[in-house]
Amino acid sequence: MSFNYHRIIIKIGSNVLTQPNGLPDLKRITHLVEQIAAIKKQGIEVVLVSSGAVASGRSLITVSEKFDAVAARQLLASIGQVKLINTYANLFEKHEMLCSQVLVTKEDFRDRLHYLNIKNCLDLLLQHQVLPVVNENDVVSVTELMFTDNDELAGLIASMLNAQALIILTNVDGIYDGDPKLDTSKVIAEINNKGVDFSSFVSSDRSQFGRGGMITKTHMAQKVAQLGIAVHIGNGTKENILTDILEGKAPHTRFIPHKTASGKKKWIAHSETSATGIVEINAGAKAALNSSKATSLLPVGISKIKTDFKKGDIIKLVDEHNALVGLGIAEYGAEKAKERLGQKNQKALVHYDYLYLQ
Ligand SMILES: Nc1ncnc2c1ncn2[C@@H]1O[C@H](COP(=O)(O)OP(=O)(O)O)[C@@H](O)[C@H]1O
Ligand SMILES: N[C@@H](CCC(=O)OP(=O)(O)O)C(=O)O
Repeated sequence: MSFNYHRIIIKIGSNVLTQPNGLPDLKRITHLVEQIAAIKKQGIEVVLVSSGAVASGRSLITVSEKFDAVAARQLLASIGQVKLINTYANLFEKHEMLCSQVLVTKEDFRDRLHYLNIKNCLDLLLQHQVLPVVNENDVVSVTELMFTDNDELAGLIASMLNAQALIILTNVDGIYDGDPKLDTSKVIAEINNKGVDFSSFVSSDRSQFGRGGMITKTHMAQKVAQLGIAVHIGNGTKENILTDILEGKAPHTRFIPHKTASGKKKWIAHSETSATGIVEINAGAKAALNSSKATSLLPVGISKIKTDFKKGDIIKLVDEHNALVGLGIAEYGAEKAKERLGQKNQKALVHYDYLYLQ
C-alpha cells in the first residue's frame, strides 16, 4: 500500500548516520539525501530532524574521561553540529536544494507564543522550498530541560506542522514482537489501538549511539498517531528505505493515524512540561472522558485541586493513583475550581475542544 502525503517529517537516528566506529557514514548520509531530494522533487514538503551532532563531534575530537557526560555532550555537539550541517548543505546543494539549520531546546516550546514562533519560522522555510534540518541544541539544553531524544522532538514538530506522516529511521526494521536479535521475533507491520503495552516486548536496550531507545519511540509514536499523524518506523541503513516506505514496499512498522486533532489539541498534547495546575478526577469522570462521546471536564468529576493555576493555564488531569489521564486548558483558576468542587450544573473546568487525553 503506497502513501500519498504532502508534508512529512523525517527523523534520522544517530546509528543510521554513523559507522560502528562512531564516525559519520558519509555514503549512507549521501544516499539518504538523494532519497529526500527525490521525495521533495515529487512536491512533498519535508522537514528533517537529524541526530548525529554528538557522533560527528567524536570524529573530530577526543574528550578526556575527566569531563562529565553533559560537558562532553556539549563539547561534541558544538563541534559536531558544524560538520553535520555542512555535510547536509553540501549534499543538498548537489541537488540544487537549500537546507537550513534549526537548533532548538525544550524551552523554545514552553508556551503558546514561543511554540508559534518556531512554527511560523518552519512554515516560512517550507514556503520558500527550503529543507529545515532540525536538531536539539545539546550545547545549551541541559539534563532537566532536554527532550528525551530527537524522537520526542520529531513528534512535536510533526504535530506542530500538521504533517500527514512522521518517518523515523533507526537501525532495525521496525518494532519487533520480541528481542530483535532473536530469529523468532518478527516486525509488527501495523499498530492501531492506543494503549498497547509495549513493555512486554520492547526492551530498554538502545543502539550503540542512540539516546532514547525503542520505548520512547513507541510512546511518542502512539501519541502522534492518536493526534491523526501516521508514524512509520523503518531501517535507515537499508537501500531506498524512504522511497520504499512511501511506496509501501519496505517491511516496517506503521502506526495507523486516528482522527485528526485540532492544532490547539496538538499543542496541548505536547505541553506536559509547561503545565502549572494538577487536578485529580474521580473514576466516573475518567470513564466519561475516555468514552467515545466528546466530554468536557465538569466540576462534579473533580475530587481534588492539587496545585494552584490561573485561567488559561495548561493543567494536568490525574487519577487517584496520580497517573496522567490528560492535559487541558483551564477555563477558570484554581480558587473558583475549589468553590465548585464536586458540584453539578457548573461550567466545565476544561472544555472538550481544549482537552487532550493521554
Ligand atoms: N521490540 C523491539 N523492536 C525493535 N527494536 C528494539 C526493541 N526493543 C529494543 N529495541 C532496541 O531499540 C533500538 C533502537 O532505538 P535507539 O537506540 O533509540 O535508536 P536511534 O538511534 O535510531 O534512535 C534498536 O537498536 C534495538 O536494539
Ligand atoms: N542532539 C543529539 C540527538 C541525540 C538523539 O536523540 O539520538 P538518537 O536517539 O539516535 O536519535 C545529537 O545530534 O547527537
